[in-house]
Amino acid sequence: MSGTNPPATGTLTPMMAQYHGLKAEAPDCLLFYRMGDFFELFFEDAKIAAACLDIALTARGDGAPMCGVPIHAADAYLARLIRAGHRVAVAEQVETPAQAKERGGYKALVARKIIRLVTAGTLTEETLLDSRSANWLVAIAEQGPRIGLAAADISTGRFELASVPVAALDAELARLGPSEVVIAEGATGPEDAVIAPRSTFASGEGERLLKSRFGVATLDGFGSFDKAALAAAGGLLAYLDRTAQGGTTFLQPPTPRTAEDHMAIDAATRESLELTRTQSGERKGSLLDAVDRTVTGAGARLLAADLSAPLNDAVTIEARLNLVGRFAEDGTCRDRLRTALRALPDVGRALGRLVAGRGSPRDLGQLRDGLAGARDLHELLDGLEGPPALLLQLLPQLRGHGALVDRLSRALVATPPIDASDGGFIAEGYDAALDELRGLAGDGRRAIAALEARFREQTGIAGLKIRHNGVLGYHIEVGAKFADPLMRPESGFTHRQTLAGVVRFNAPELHELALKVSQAGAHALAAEQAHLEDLIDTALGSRDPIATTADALARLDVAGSHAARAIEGGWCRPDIMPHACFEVEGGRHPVVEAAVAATGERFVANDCRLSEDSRLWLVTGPNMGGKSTFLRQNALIAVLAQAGSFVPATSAALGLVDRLFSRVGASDNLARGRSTFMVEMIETAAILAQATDRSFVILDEVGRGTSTYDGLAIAWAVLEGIHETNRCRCLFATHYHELTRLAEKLDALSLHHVRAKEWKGELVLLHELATGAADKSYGLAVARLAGLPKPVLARAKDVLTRLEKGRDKTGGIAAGLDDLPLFAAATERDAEPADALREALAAVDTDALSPREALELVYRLKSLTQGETA
Ligand SMILES: Nc1ncnc2c1ncn2[C@@H]1O[C@H](COP(=O)(O)OP(=O)(O)OP(=O)(O)O)[C@@H](O)[C@H]1O
Repeated sequence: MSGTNPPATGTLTPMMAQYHGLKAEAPDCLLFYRMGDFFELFFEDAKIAAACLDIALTARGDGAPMCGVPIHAADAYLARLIRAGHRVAVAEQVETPAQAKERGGYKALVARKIIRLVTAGTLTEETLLDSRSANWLVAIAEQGPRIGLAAADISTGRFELASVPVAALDAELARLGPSEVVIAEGATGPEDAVIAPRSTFASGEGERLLKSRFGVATLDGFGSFDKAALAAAGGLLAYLDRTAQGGTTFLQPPTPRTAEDHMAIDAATRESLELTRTQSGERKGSLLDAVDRTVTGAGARLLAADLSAPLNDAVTIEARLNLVGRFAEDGTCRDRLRTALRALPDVGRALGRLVAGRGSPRDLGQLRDGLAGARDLHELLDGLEGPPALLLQLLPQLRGHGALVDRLSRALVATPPIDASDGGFIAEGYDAALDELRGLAGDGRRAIAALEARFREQTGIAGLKIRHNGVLGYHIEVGAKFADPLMRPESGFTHRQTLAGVVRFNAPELHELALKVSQAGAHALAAEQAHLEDLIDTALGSRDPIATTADALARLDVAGSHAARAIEGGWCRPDIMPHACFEVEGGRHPVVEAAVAATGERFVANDCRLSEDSRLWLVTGPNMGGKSTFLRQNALIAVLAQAGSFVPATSAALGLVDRLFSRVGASDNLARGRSTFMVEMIETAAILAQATDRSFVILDEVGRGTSTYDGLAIAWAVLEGIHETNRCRCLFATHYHELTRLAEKLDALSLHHVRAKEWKGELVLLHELATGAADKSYGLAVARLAGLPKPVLARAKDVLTRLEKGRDKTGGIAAGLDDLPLFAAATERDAEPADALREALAAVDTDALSPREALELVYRLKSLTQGETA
């Protein structure tokens, strides 16, 4: 974050006094102070910016460090500062030097004001945003056991309000991947969160701000929001107001988000499955990247949101699948849809810029083209036979902007510029008065050209030219050696400027014509600006329906993308089943399949059949055999299906998954740089506490991060717990062969292995799943494959032979486990004492206890536990 500037000492120049005043308004931001064609930074800010932007650090006359960025390139520099984690306050000149003089005399300082705080979560500029990713700003409010989350992407107006238990906060943040998080002073949140005044995180204030912003007397029409969600909304809206400094920001009415609507995926599972980013933070290599065939930025953003929050409601999933199915069947329609979408501008983001007051004529042009394109798409899709329900719901949302499109089409030139200041964006024929002004300016310019010819003839100077620049306006220019005759008073020319080689003059006739041209030009420009404002106002009048159209286009793009991906990869439509089954035939891992294909190999498809009486698959087999790949591909298939996509398999019948968990044994996770075994156990504990009989769990070598005996014992108990208590669908990969004994005890557990064989002394990994346990572990064969030196391999073989002999004699490390009592009996035995305690506690009326009674209670509880252990 920005450093603090030195306190103002001594007598300050008026400019420095103004600078410090502005800096004090935004002490946590770098201050961009507008001076002419530059934004200047001073003091500590200058040092930070110069280092971050790699630009020269200079000093003012008084020695204060300074650096500057030119206005025309400011966006690029802003982007780099924001990416580096800074926030920037932009102080603009809010009057011209002429106005300042008029106001305060000759020495008056131009007034400046902070017009905006530029922060990572409040960007709208195309150049500062990734067109294929949403840009979330999230405010978090704590209200007792609940956490309120208000999430806004002001570049498109999306706005969600949620309330979740404290424990689900990390999962929600991982789902959104916010660019910026705002919390109240003293509250807990991510390390780099922005701190805002606690008073803004109040539910009453949040409710009031929401009502006034959306002009409603009650929020009931949007859904129901609890105090936590409203408090978060309060914090968010106050922060948006502060960053916009009185300007507007685009928010659509809030949508309530409840955890139950979506498959719960915690942060660790998301990271492990690499849904939208790989563990090293790249998009490439993620599930999203392997699936994404969208052709618009808005489609890519929606797809990322869908994959981050798969649905939990069969009706909506089926609706999405039906649409995908329709486009998958009809290649012509799919191609036409995608070709049409590809040509469309990003309507949602153009609208966001217009609402934020940073819209340009080009953004209006994008609305025109996007909305007209939506209307054409309506025509294309309206005639489809047997349209799916979701299409019927989307179709009307593509229309309804006829008047606006017609008006924009008449008003704007074909490709309007981003910069409005030079005019030229209003089309001819839209406004007769404007055309006339332009005609006058054009006539004037033609008259000036004629005047140039006349002056040449009159003076006999063939090289005489009439030129124009910002300082002198129109003037006559001749080579220095021809200047003398024009210098004479009777020549009719007035000397303006002598430069090396040329001399410049004015003439009354030219002055008169120039005045006409500039007046007509200025009037024309003013007329264009007035039209621009008017057109923007008109467009913003239908901001919500425009946003709805943009969303409908994105939904069509996502459906088209899923259809295209399915055709490309031979994917199938999943059947959503009412019971907790998971039957996948010929399943594949979309990311590994692509990687394997790139090396010229073939990916081996595998089946997975989990059902009520075979819920838990224990997968063994050699290292590199494909166990992890198999586990993950099935988790990804569940995500894809519930997001409304076809899946990489030949057939799939899936019962909805309410919670998805993926955990990988500690040594695979070294990159995370945490105490890995501890993390593994914390995460495993979370699964045992949360997985239900509708959940899907993959556990990859859990337990291997500690000593063999401890690891085996933990893995054993976890498997039993999952089988007996959680009763979820689960795939469990392990190298502990001893665990295969559990198949005899646990009826819903079955054994599977990835096949391998040794051929001519070499290990061949078949990557094919088969029933039963692996016959041996092939660890040494894999080591040989990896190039371990021969003497080491030979020695390892000796050691192994001895170990195996010892095991055969003693019955192995798992000897004795056969006599272990059943899990249920064991947990019952352990549960009893806890129940006695619980009963005693339940009988207590907390409010009625005196301090003495409370102390006695503690003694009683303590004695209860001692009684048990005695
Ligand atoms: N079904 C498959 N078809 C083709 N190649 C595969 C398949 N599954 C895995 N592979 C290849 O094998 C490599 C190792 O796979 P994976 O990591 O799943 O093995 P593993 O059994 O989990 O290994 P370890 O026990 O060492 O963790 C993959 O990177 C991929 O190249």
